[in-house]
Amino acid sequence: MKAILTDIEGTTSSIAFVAEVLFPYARAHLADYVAAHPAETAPILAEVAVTEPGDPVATLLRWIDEDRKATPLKALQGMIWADGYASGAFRGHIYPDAVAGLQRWHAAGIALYVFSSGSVPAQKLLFGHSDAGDLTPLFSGYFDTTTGPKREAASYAKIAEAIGIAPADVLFLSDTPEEIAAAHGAGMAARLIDRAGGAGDIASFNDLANSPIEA
Ligand SMILES: CSCCC(=O)C(=O)COP(=O)(O)O
Ligand SMILES: [Mg+2]
Repeated sequence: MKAILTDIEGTTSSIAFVAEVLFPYARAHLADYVAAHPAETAPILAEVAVTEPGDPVATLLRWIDEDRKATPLKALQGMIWADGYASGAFRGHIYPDAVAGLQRWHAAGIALYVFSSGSVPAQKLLFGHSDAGDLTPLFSGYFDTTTGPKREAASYAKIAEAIGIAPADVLFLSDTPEEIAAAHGAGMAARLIDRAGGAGDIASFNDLANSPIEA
């Protein structure tokens, strides 16, 4: 493998951190943030209004409750979370085995990339203000849904092309079977992670330690 492409929520980081810390923070501050940053948020609100007529702020709040992976919502959440990280309201949760695995692969010369529904700025914030400190030097690049939906093979083909590495030399890690199937569809290797130890290929990044994947 020349590169590892990783999902965030449910893979490097807990679902509970996203659902119980990040989403409530965005929900609580969304209306005030929009009011305080009209120029910055106007294009996002306009995009939301095209998708669903009505009050875009109300739509965005409902999308948070529905865990919609909508690109404009993810862009706005990233802007709001910047304040939370800056004030120390929270730090990005990363599983210790994910930190160790990322550090080990980086040291071994394997290029590391992120593909998450969270916006690229939100990804950089999470890894830059993580429990384990600033992990951004480990990563060679970041991708979000502006590249394409995570459940479509074409998105993974685009990422492989963008990083200049053949899909067969890229290993994708995710907790979502549909994303694993899409990565396979583009010719990538992929492993389903189930941190509850259920039906996944692996339960933590440690399970890849002695795998031929690292050869
Ligand atoms: C980039 S941190 C925020 C996580 C988030 O909003 C999200 O939707 C995560 O989805 P993922 O594709 O990483 O499972
Ligand atoms: Mg995920």
